[in-house]
Amino acid sequence: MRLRFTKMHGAGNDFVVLDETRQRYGLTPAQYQWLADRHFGVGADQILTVRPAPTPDVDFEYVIHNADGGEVENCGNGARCFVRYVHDAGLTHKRRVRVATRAGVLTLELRDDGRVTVDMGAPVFEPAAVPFDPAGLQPEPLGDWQRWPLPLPGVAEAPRVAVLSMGNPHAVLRVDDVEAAPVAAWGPLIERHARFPRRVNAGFLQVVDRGHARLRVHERGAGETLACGTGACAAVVAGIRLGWFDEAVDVELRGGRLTIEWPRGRDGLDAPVRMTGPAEPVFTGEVEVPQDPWADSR
Ligand SMILES: N[C@H](CCC[C@H](N)C(=O)O)C(=O)O
Repeated sequence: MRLRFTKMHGAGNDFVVLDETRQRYGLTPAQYQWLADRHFGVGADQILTVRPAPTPDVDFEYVIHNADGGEVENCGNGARCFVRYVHDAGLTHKRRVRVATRAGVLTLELRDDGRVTVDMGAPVFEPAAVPFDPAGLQPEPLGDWQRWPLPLPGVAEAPRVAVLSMGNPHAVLRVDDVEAAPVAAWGPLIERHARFPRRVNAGFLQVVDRGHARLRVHERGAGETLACGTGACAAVVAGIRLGWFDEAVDVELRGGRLTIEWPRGRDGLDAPVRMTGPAEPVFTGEVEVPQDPWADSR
């Protein structure tokens, strides 16, 4: 099937954007995986799909697939690219757009300075809702929250993780230096840990001061990316609750900087998280997607 796409990135987290506002392509997980493949396909961390609004209270549906072909609930960097795309493609003239995702409704706003602010909704802390199974683990209280020891095979001292959802699941651990953090070794072990039945995104957080952080994320279904928007939100929310941050934090990731705000002091734990950052188109193209992409490799 021949289809047009737009390549974009948000702080180095890169995407293939598909426009299904006029027709559905009906792609299979294998075809999403092929599109994301950096050798056999176009190459991306996630595939973002624009669809017409499913209900009158939103402007579009926003669908996300990871590089492994699996559909997921949310993607923060992708949300910023989504509104840049629909605006540049003339699909809307609005600068503030509401989109329906599997995790709920996001409000995306194009700013005059070219960056995008997203209302990411409120974090979710109930372990079962993440989903996370804490059975038999003893939580370590910290600040007005807690961390969980997460035993990893071959790792003597279990890292302690903060567990929460931004619509998608996150486990955040604090490290002294992100550049020296065991992201390659521990990221996959955490991502596929038995305690996370739907797997999890693993964030490695360095606290620089109460308004600055550095972060690397091993993403579920994509591996380490240059930036993770929901991961930055999860890390800042965790850090605020654990007593490390004030309510606005600049997060340095390998691919760029995001600003995350969570006014929990004013609005409590249900306060929405606001994320601001870049959204850049790179190129548009056409590609012939094989019907059965991996037939020759079986
Ligand atoms: N890997 C994530 C989806 C993409 C999130 C990330 N790219 C972002 O910017 O939030 C998951 O499986 O939940």
